[in-house]
Amino acid sequence: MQTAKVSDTPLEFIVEYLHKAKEIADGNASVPEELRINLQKAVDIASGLDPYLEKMSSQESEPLAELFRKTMSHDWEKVYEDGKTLFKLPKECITGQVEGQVLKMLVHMSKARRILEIGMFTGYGALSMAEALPEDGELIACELEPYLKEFVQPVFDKSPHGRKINVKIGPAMDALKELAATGEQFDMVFIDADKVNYINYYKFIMDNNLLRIDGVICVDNSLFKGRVYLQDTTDEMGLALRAFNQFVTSDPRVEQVIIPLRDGLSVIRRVPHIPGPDTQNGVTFDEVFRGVQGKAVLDRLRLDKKVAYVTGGGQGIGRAFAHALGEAGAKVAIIDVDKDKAEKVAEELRLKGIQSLALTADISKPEDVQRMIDSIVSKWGAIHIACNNAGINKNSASEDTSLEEWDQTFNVNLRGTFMCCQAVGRVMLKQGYGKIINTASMASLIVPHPQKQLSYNTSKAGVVKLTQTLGTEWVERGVRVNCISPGIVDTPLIHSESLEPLVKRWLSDIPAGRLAQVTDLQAAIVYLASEASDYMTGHNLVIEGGQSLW
Ligand SMILES: C[S@@+](CC[C@H](N)C(=O)[O-])C[C@H]1O[C@@H](n2cnc3c(N)ncnc32)[C@H](O)[C@@H]1O
Repeated sequence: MQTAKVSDTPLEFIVEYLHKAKEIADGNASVPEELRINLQKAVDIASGLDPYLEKMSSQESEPLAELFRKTMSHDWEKVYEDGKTLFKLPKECITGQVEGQVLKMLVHMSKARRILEIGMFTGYGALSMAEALPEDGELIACELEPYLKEFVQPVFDKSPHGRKINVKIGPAMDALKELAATGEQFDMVFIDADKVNYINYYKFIMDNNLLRIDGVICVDNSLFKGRVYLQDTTDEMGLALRAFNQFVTSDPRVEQVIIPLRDGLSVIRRVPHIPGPDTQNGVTFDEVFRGVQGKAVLDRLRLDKKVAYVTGGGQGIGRAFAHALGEAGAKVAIIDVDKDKAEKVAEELRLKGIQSLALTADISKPEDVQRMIDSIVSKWGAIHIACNNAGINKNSASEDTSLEEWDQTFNVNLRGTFMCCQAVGRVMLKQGYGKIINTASMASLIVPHPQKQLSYNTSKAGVVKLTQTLGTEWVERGVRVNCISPGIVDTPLIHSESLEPLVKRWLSDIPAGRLAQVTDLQAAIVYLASEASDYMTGHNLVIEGGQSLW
C-alpha cells in the first residue's frame, strides 16, 4: 500500500489545505459554483508549481539520479531498527533536483572553490555542489551517521566529481572546531542538519572566520513548513528557525534573502566590511582595508569595458595574451599578417563569450598600422590596451648578417613597434588614458647562446629603450608604457630532432629547469593592462625562469 505523502513545505501545506477545502466545497450543495471554480484555480496553480520547476530546471546527472533512487528505495526504518543509524532518517530530507540545481548555480556564480556542508545525508546536495567546483575544488561534508558514508561512497566513486568530496563523520560542531583550529576558510557553507543547532553553527562560523568575506551561507528549511511566521507555532524546531532567521536579519556582518523554494532556502552573504565611519574601535577602514574604490585586489585586475588589441595575435604568445585579456573582461582585436590565423583566434574568443575582432596588418607598413588603429576605434570607440607583440627572429653569424636581414628584423621588431606605439599613443593621449605593453625579450638583457641572432637581440634591446622613453614621456598624460621580456618559449617548432641538442643546452642554462609556456606570461599581461599597475611605467618585466641571472 502506498503511504499518503506527508506535507513538508509551505506550498505542500497550501495544496493539502486547498484540496481539503475543495473536497468540502464539492460535498456541499450550498457552496456557490464561483467559490468552487476559484478553489479549483488555486489548486491548479499551487499544485502545478513544484512539478513545473522540476521539469524546467536542468536535469540531474546520472550519479545524482542514482543517489536519489537509492535514497528513495532504501528501507531507512529497518536500518534504524537494526541499530545501524543513531536516528530514524526520513528519506524526504534529501535535497532534491531543483534545490540541488540552485546550489550548483550558486557555486558557479560565486566561483566558490571550497565548500563546507553541515548535514550530508545521502550526499545529493554535496554532489550537486561538487559538480560545479573547479578540478582542484574541495567540499567537506560533515555527517553524524557513519552508516551514510558507506552508503554514498560507491556512488561518489562513480562521479568524476566525487573525489572533490571529503566526508567527516561525527557531530558537526566537533568538525567546525577542528577546521577553525587549523585556520580553514570556506567560500560557501550549506547548513542542513539538526535545526536547533543552526544558530550555533552560524555563530561559530561567523565568529571564527570560517566564511571568507563575500562568501555565502545557504540554509535549508529556513521557512520550516511556514511555522517561522505562523502565530500559533509552539514546536521546538519552528521556534528555533524563527529565532535563527531573526538573528541573521539583525546581524550587521551579513545580508540575507530567504528564497521560498521548497521549505525555504536562505542565502546569506558575508559583507566586506561594516558600514559606518572610517575608524571604528581603533580599526581604520582605509583603501587598504576596503580596497581602492571598494575593489579588492583581484577585482582591480579586471578589464571590463576595456578595448584591447594584440599584434601577432594569431599564434603563440600573442594568442595567449588575447585569451588572457578577454578572460579578464576586455574586448580584443586580433591582429596578424596571416588573416586565417587572426580569424581563428578571434573565433576562439567568441566561443568563450569574449567580444573579438580579426584584422590583418603588416606592422612594418605605416599605412597598415594606421588602418588597424582606425578600424578598432571606429568599431569600439576607443583603445585602452595595446599589446605590440608582433616580431620576427632570424639567425646568422654576425659577420654574415646581411643588411637585408637587419632591416627586415628592425622594420618589424623596432620600427614596427614604434609605429604602433605612436599611432595608438595619439589615440590614448587624447583619451588621457592607456596601457601599452610591448613584447621585448630576455635577449634585451643577455646574449642568448649558442644561436646567433645579432639583429634580433639588438632590436629587442631597442624595444626596451623605446618603452622606457615613451613610458616616462607619456605617463603624466595617463599613458603607461611597459614591456614584457619572455625567456625561451616552448613552441612546436623547437621540438624538432635537429634542435634537440640546442634545447638541452638551453635547459641547462635555466634555473627553473624548463622552458616557458605561453601561459606563464598571461598573468603579467593582465597585470600590466589593468589599473593595478597604474604606478608602473617604462618597466621591463622579465619572465625567464631565472635564465638571465645565471
Ligand atoms: C536534512 S538532512 C541533510 C540533507 C542533505 N544536505 C542532502 O543534500 O540531501 C540532515 C542530515 O544532518 C545529519 N545531522 C543531524 N545532526 C547532525 C550533527 N549534529 N552533526 C552532523 N550531522 C548531523 C543527519 O544525520 C542527516 O543526515
